[in-house]
Amino acid sequence: MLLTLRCLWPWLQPHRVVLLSGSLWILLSNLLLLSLPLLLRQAIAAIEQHDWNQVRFCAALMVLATLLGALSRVQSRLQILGCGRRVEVDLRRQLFGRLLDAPAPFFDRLGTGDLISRLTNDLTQVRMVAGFGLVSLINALVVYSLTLTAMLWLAPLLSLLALLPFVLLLWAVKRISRQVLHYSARTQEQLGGLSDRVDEAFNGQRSLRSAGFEPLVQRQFDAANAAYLADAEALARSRSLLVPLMSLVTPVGLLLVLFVGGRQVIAGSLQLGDLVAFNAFLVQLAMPTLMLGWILTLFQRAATAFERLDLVLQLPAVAAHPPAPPAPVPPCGAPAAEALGPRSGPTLRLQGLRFAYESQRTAVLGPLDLTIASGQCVALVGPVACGKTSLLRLLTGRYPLPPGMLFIDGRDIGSLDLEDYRRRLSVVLQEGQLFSGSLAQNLTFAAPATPAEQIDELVRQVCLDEDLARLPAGLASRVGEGGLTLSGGQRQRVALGRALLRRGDLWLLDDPFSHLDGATADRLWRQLRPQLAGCTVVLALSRVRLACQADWVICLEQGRVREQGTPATLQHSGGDFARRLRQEQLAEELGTNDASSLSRQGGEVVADGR
Ligand SMILES: Nc1ncnc2c1ncn2[C@@H]1O[C@H](COP(=O)(O)OP(=O)(O)OP(=O)(O)O)[C@@H](O)[C@H]1O
Repeated sequence: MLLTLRCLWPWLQPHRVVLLSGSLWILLSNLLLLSLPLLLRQAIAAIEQHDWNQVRFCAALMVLATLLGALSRVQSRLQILGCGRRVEVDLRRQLFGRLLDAPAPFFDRLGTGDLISRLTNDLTQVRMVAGFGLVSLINALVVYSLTLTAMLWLAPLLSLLALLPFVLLLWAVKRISRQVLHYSARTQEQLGGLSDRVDEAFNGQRSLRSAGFEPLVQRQFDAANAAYLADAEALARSRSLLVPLMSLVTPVGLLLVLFVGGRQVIAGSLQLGDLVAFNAFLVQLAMPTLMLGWILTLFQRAATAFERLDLVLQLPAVAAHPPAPPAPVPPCGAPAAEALGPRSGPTLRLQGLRFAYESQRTAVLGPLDLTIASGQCVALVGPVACGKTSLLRLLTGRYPLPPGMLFIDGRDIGSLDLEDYRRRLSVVLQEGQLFSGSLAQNLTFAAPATPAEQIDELVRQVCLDEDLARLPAGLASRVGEGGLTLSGGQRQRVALGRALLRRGDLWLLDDPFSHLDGATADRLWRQLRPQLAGCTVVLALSRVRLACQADWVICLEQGRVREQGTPATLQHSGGDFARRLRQEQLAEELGTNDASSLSRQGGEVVADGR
């Protein structure tokens, strides 16, 4: 419990005034409720003295105290539960911010579903503890301290007797709570794993269905679900012991009090009114004691939740940068590239660069020694998995690198303000990831104020004009989650248009034409090139023909440079680039889209099975 409070305190601190005021209302409501047994005691004494007026007076005061107590209880709940909600909002904001800025290896380690589970299930646990949990805890503390003081003042010996079952209870609770903590952690982990599976299945549902993998995925999901159920049942068993145990304590105490106190009243050493008041105090302890079991499990689950959230909260804090200014919008009608003046992309220098993913032992890149000059357009080509994407990822600065390996304009990438650096980037990924919203919103993501004429121009530049005419609502068409309703090629072109409006001067393009037919890819690249004048461009390509329009070509193999040069030199060098180019040309002549279906025999390129 202390651990949870320690984790919670930094989040509660900004709301401490509301919290204090809520606690004062709790104190007031309990003081009013505490007056009830004392008034009852007075009323019984008045009955014994046949003083009916005094009885009526006490009854009226009891009604008043109950009403005021209820009102102050409502007030305390409103304030502290509101505080819980505010803590939840603050935490969610921080978590989201840290995730947005998290380095890429973090996402390699954790699945999306697991992260979503942390931001939903675990956050809910924290909200529960910061709201209801805190109200109940403060209430229990206040009730215990006030009521016990009153009981000790009224009848010290009886109090000790009545408290005897509580000592046994504490011992039992300690044992049970260890189990609760253990199973809480396991169920929360399992829930994260289940969310991961759901996320994967939904994201990949089209491939799953077309490959007929549903039964297999269902079986895997059932197994994970069954494991979760087993732990959840074990958790429920442990928790179910707590409440009955708590509910036994007060009746046992009452029995002891009745047995010993009753004899004292008969012997004349205790007033009847004192015994009745004492019992009323003991009854007042029943509810907080019952709640104590629930509070304990709540705090334990929150401790696990905090541990899971900490993984995200421990990520480096996002620097308090001013919000990025929206991309400048050229005057209407002016071609985007010229209207805003020339751009000068950075010079990139790779010096003995080596890189391995955390999950792999061997390096996927390096050693690489390369210089890409400012304003140069460099094509990266090579067989699948040769490291093209990995190199582009490193250039985005998302993967931390040891110093001395990658320099941007002569400065080590580690010493740059990454926020500033990323503002220079226009990145297009292989799959052209889009955001939910309309096509126009996706195109103008970086510059929402772009005028309509400018958007139309952009649509032409990325060869989307014909597609647009076929879409039901044109630019206003919704693209669905991640661009679900668009084809792969359409997604790639929207992503390119979005990058154009961002106006970065370092372009990192990961095979952005892979889903396009040869003619469209050629036309698009021809139209794009002038727009990128002055920018440094690194373009990974699976279709090598497009590399002929680059300034420089780098052929990678297993993470190293196999050959490099101008396209013209490489075309005539008889090396890997020339061979790939010939394969591709032959595939086109034969009407095959896939150049990999062609193999090399004795220096000649032949088509498989032809
Ligand atoms: N996030 C990752 N975690 C671990 N290994 C990875 C990760 N991404 C890529 N790899 C590995 O790095 C190697 C290079 O992959 P990369 O995606 O850079 O190749 P590529 O040349 O872009 O391939 P393709 O042409 O198929 O897109 C591969 O062996 C791949 O398994």
